[in-house]
Amino acid sequence: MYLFGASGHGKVIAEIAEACQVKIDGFIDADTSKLKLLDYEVIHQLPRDAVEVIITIGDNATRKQVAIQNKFSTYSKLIHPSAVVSKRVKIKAGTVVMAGAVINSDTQIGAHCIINTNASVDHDCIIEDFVHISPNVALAGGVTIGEGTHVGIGASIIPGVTVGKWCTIGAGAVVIEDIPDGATAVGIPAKPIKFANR
Ligand SMILES: CC(=O)SCCNC(=O)CCNC(=O)[C@H](O)C(C)(C)COP(=O)(O)OP(=O)(O)OC[C@H]1O[C@@H](n2cnc3c(N)ncnc32)[C@H](O)[C@@H]1OP(=O)(O)O
Repeated sequence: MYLFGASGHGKVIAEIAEACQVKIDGFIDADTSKLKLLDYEVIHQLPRDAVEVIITIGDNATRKQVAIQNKFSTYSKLIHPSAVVSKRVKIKAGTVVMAGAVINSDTQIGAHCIINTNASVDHDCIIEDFVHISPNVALAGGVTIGEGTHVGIGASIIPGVTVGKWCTIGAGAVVIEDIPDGATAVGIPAKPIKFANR
């Protein structure tokens, strides 16, 4: 497996692959000053034999751009052995579930998502493509997170709330009502402070 993105996030994903005993062929990164990360070589072009790739880029929009540009690769998914994932959860290709995460029954996770360390995603949630659920986030039952949204570290979202597409939820926020597309929302209770159009 190749890891696309020689970053700190890439290091964490490499160690998940190691924990899963998945062979790492190396990192791919456009930055030619990067030659090695952890014990692995960094190459600067997608090799012809790159049959299995995970995009190890933390920024959701950049991850999507890379996924679109390299659509002929086969994307893998990785789930840390310490994560607890219900057998009734569906997870699409390219997604990584990190150490200690818990994902409960009938939740759906899209493609190229990050379910970060110790995140808790409860039953019947819908997590669309290119979402990042940061460390120690708690999503209650029936929460929907729209494409490309980043839920910041330690945020909590109460049952049934829908967060729109390409939102940012601030670190430590408590979300108690729906958040519209493109909003950055912070605080307790979380309120939008700005909007971006993508
Ligand atoms: C393993 C890993 O590292 S995973 C990565 C996890 N990363 C995160 O969780 C990052 C989350 N990011 C944040 O919380 C950021 O502060 C953001 C995205 C919400 C806002 O960032 P910016 O757009 O740069 O906004 P900025 O810093 O200018 O703050 C704007 C206002 O919101 C306030 N604010 C920013 N973040 C928060 C927050 N989390 N909670 C409450 N208020 C906040 C600021 O104090 C500021 O208030 P003011 O206008 O009264 O001075």
